[in-house]
Amino acid sequence: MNNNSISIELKNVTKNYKMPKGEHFQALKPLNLTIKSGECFALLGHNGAGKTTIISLLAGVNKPTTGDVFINGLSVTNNSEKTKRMIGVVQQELIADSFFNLPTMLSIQSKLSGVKPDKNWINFLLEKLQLLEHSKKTTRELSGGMKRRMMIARSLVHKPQILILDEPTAGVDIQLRQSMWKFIEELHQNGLTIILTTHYLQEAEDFCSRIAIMKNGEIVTLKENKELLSLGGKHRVSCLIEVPNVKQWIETNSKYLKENSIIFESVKNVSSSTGDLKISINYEQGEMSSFLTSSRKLSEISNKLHLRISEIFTESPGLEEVYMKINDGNIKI
Ligand SMILES: Nc1ncnc2c1ncn2[C@@H]1O[C@H](COP(=O)(O)OP(=O)(O)OP(=O)(O)O)[C@@H](O)[C@H]1O
Repeated sequence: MNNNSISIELKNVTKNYKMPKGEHFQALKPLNLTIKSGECFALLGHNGAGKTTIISLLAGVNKPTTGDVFINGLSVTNNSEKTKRMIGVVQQELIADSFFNLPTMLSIQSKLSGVKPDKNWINFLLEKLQLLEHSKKTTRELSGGMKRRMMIARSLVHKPQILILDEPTAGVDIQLRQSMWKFIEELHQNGLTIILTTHYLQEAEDFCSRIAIMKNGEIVTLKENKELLSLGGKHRVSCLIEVPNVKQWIETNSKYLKENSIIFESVKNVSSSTGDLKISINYEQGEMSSFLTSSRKLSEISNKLHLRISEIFTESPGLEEVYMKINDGNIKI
């Protein structure tokens, strides 16, 4: 697999949906996007941001209103049969429309995708997705989490070069979610290009090298994973403190805390034994001396203010924090 070749390209794409009274709703504003072969790319955004609309254009299910989508250089509009074979899509909605058992359903799906069924590959998929023991069940007899895994097997049965995962782990328990990701990661290591939409931001943070955030039909941020995370701010050493009246305490001490570069916030939903005020100091990640200096300062200040520290810990800004800040307009991009 050539890692520099372009796998997916959206050129000046817009998408309008026709509404019942004849008016149009613009679900995608003019959009340009390229995704390279072998990339694992995350498409994030609030409900209704336009993620599934993009996927439906890539899959050739919908046509763009303007512009065009290219898969491995082929226009989806003009070559939808060919481009469909290059893509596997795990849709958001659970589909279980078959009375056939899993291997039979996968063989049929293979033929529908224009590929001769490969029994070894089908067995391999069932084994990797922990479905082998459920082989005799029809898709209707599967649980929600099993159906989700069955849909992954179905999307891969024709050995596509691109896998599109539209919220693939919704309803899957933590243990199976981890083994599912282990398998997807294995496929990715073997060159599969992956596009992921998910509301579990940790998955995007852990697996994707580039992340796009959508808002109202537009990509508002598109960055390398690390670069995006760095927007969240510095690493912090923090402690939780028990104070009887947080609001009043902050009012009394905020001047002193600000002068000493202490970040402070009231913490909700913690039990009274762990306190309800959090104070933190930034430190440079990877620099032990900076961490020690900040920790020492935090202890000194809590001694000075006669505070009883109940817990001390480090915090690093995760994707969830960055995402919330971008959405709330607290990070300017
Ligand atoms: N067939 C349709 N007809 C009319 N409007 C549609 C249609 N499909 C989607 N929309 C609208 O387009 C916008 C984008 O929807 P889309 O499904 O792409 O969002 P999404 O980012 O995938 O959301 P979610 O996270 O909820 O899945 C929404 O306002 C939605 O109501």
